[in-house]
Amino acid sequence: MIRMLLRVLGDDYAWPVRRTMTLMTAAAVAEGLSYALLVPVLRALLGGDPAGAGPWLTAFGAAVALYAVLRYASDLSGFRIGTTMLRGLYHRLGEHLARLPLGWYGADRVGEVSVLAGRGLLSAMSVIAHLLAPFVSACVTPLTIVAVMLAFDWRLGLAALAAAPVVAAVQVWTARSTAAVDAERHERDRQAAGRVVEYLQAQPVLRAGGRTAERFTLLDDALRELQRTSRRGVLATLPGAVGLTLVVQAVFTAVLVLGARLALGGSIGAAEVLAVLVLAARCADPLLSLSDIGGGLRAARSELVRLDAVLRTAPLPEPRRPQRPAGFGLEFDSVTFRHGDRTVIDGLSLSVPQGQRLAVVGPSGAGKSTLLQLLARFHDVDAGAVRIGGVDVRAISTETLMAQIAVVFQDVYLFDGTIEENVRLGRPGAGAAEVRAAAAAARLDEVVERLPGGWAANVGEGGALLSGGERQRVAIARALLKDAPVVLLDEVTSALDPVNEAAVHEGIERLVAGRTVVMVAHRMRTVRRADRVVFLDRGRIVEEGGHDELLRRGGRYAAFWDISTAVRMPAGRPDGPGADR
Ligand SMILES: Nc1ncnc2c1ncn2[C@@H]1O[C@H](COP(=O)(O)OP(=O)(O)OP(=O)(O)O)[C@@H](O)[C@H]1O
Repeated sequence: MIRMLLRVLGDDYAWPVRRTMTLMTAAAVAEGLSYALLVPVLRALLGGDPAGAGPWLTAFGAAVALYAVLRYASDLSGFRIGTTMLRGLYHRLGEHLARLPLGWYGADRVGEVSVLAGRGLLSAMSVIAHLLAPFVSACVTPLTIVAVMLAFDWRLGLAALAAAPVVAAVQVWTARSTAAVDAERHERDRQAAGRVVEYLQAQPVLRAGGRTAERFTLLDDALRELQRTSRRGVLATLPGAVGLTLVVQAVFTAVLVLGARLALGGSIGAAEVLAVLVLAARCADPLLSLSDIGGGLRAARSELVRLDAVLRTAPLPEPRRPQRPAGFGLEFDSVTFRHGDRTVIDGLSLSVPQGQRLAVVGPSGAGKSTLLQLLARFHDVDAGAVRIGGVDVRAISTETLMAQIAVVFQDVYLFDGTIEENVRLGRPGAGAAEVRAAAAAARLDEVVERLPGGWAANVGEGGALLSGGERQRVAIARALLKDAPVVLLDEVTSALDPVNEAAVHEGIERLVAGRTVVMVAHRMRTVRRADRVVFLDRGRIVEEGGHDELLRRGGRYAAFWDISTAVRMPAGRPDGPGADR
């Protein structure tokens, strides 16, 4: 656990954590010693030698004072590390997440990372700040007392020591018997949280379809399962807690009986028996608290395992000697890329000379978006190479690579700020006039005029106050402001209203002018402006050439547009988006 904690925390915290643990152990030993010194104090006082108790009382006072100082220092150190560690861990996790391949960020990651960033980090902190000190104290203090009892009378010491392996065995057994329920509870927790989010987000669909009650039943079932698993979790820890209490009580009774027998036999005096019983009672309390602390540590451990797994996910390697691309032509050289067992791009080769536009067309799932992602190095290829300006993208530093590429993907995320702030993300150092010019070129000024508050208006979380087409315009403005030589464009699939359609097209035309462009195209109007078209299916190029040439060929590409046009253009409406053929 400590090893995992140190790995999660990173090297910066290794020394402070070790120092805190040393302080905690020293405090626990001092606590045990202070209890142990009660034996000679009581023996002197009850044995009719009050004067002889003086030095022992002084030693007892010194041990208590030492314990107080060490405990204060270890608590303070634990608390300080806990709080600075929380900040440090946020940074570490943040920096690590920023270096992970963008392809790592699937849909289910958002929930996982947000739970980790909240509950996971707090759990890691609680180990140091709250759980470790009582745990060390519960283990070390009784052992110190037992060591003193051994020195005092080996028979009593051995009787008390007999508890150690049994207590350890009960702890291990409890941990094992609750592990499966703990894992199940985490899974149920995740499912229930997912159902809650789904139920809330899907309200419009559910109400429109009259399915609210049906989905609520699913949510209710998930919550009930969570409740059942939680109850099973509590029941699973119960035998351990009861077992621990029984063991501690049994050993206490054994020490009491043995002490009484030894006193009756005249081996030790009544004062010593009393002192030993005081010590045994002092052992019992921390031992009994072990079941609570153990539960807390187990819960923290499962969060740490998940945090550790994320932190151990390897970022894409950065080149040792980064190269700069010699131009902006693009090349896929026998590229194969897999998602798990599935080959998404299959030995694909193609090139886009600098300044040219390539349109990628194909059925859903053909691998079109993946091609764009490989160019921006969201993932590394499994075989072959992706090159920009003749240089493998793996040999270009992330910073340089990202500076060469502007992306306009379908999912545009807007931050809760003004349009100006959102556009500025394209080039944070840009002046206000440049930002406004990019916004105007993407026809965002029309959107701003509509917003109450104009340029100062917030667009809402995720850009909720803007329509899909308007958000796309913000992405285009960002890309225009970035002014990168390579543009990767994933055209929106959904139909836009005529005003947005025209505005987005105008913006895209401005954006792609004079640059090397790869665009996943869903509208024929976009494809016609490309220099070359590739038709992709199952990660392979099935056809390639000019738009008109491919249509004349009457192959897969022509058939694809025939179907798309028929679907998009309802009867009697010859002006559908695909109708400009
Ligand atoms: N993170 C992922 N894990 C596993 N498989 C994935 C992942 N992302 C994409 N895929 C799979 O890879 C294949 C290619 O996906 P891609 O998004 O490139 O297709 P596409 O041609 O762009 O499709 P669409 O036009 O529907 O967006 C699909 O079958 C998809 O299911």
